[in-house]
Amino acid sequence: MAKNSDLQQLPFTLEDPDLLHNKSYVNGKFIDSSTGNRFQIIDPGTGKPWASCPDCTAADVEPAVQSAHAAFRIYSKFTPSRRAQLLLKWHQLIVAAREDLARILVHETGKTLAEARGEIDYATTFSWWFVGEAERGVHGSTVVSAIPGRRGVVIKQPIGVAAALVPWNFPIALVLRKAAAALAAGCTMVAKTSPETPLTAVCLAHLASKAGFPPGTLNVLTTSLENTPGVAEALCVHPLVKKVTFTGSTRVGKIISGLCSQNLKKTTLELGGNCPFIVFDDANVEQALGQLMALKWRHAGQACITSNRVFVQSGIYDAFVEELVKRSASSLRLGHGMHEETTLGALTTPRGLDKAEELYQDAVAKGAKTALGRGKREDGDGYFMAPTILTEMTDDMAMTHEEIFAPVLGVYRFETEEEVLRRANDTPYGLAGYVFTKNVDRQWRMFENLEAGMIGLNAGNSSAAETPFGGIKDSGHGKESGKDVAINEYLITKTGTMAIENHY
Ligand SMILES: O=CCCC(=O)O
Repeated sequence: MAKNSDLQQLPFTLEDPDLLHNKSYVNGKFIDSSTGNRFQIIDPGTGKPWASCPDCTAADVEPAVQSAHAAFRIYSKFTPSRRAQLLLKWHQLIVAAREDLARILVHETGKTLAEARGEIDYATTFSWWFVGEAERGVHGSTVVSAIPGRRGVVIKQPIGVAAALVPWNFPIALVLRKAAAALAAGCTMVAKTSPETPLTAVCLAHLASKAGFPPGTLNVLTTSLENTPGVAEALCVHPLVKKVTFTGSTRVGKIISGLCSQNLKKTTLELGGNCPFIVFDDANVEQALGQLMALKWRHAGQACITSNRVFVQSGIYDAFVEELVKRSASSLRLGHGMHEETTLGALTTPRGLDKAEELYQDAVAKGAKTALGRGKREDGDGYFMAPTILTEMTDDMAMTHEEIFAPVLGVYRFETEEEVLRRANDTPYGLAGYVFTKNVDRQWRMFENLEAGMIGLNAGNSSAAETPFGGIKDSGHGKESGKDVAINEYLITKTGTMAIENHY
């Protein structure tokens, strides 16, 4: 199906213009929505539309799920080795399209070109990882029974059609983290994209077809903010969908969980975070600062594992804040992601800006001091906020309890290990936490007692394809990467019991 004309005057160039299609993708074909309606894609760096996509509704879910179901009958029978080869080919095509994908990504998310390239490099660690998992993560086991003459045989089988509800902050990495795991397991998938970032997901599905996956193995439904709840609900309650994976807010995660529970559907939920970043007096301050700069300012603070609360022990508090402000002021240059000198891009949505402004005002009203920035949307085009650092933060402020998701950073003072552990855990969330100390005993104590699914010990980033990614408490359940665990989310376990006649 021909592209719609809005791709004829792109604000950037592509090495391979065939990569980008402003359609949904079902059963190996580019499609429009059943209503014919479309919605606009806004460049967060200008605040202006630059493309549009089909606005799918709940009515478009049925053909997409049927196509994934038909593909499942074929694809689930492929040998693990054949699945691994297809995944490898897909991985190679994505790597080859890196530069084009990065440019599209900048215009969907507002992140910088360097960050967009970094996201693709990160994303392809998942496609690479699941090439290996396709062959080695699906094995079962045999068991010697307690009953004489009996043996148990445990096999793993793909669960069926999976639905992925994906966020806008890392739309390539998180589609790939979910889809590569599902495809490695032998499942097929229908992905519903975020309204802000549909195009990169369609590129990935198109490349999957080019790699040789059967039509219907990976389908992508694009939809507007308005129609998102309807499409998501139709996927969650569809009887042929056996598994739902969602990344997004805790509020929506609980709705998804409720819908899926109606049919006892298996879920993986990667939800919000309120991650503490704790720096003790005995830390290597240089190391802590470097890691904090990379973690907090990554994609303008719009990552679920970013540090939401920075706790610094009182002995180094003033010096730490001074250096943090100095480095942030000198190294962060706000601007459109495509400009070479930009190191801090736009926020992806105006909703994010509004919320950040509210959180900033609440903190200042309750006594926080502004050490950098002004916690306010910048004048002019695009969704920009200059990096903002607040000090003398206290636990009664809204920023202490809510996910910030913006380039606003609050620094809290603490005195003792016991105190900071209590305050760090005083949140319903449990996604990640970070601890900086040279005391190995303290590292262990903090590792074991911090209530979160991922802990950085003198390290500020805990996401890697080879280790399990996921939270506890209100940050959700299930794991999205790592050995055996992530692929298991898309497998069922079946037990066979054999009685051996004339056993001796
Ligand atoms: O925002 C959530 C995902 C971030 C990551 O994978 O590092």
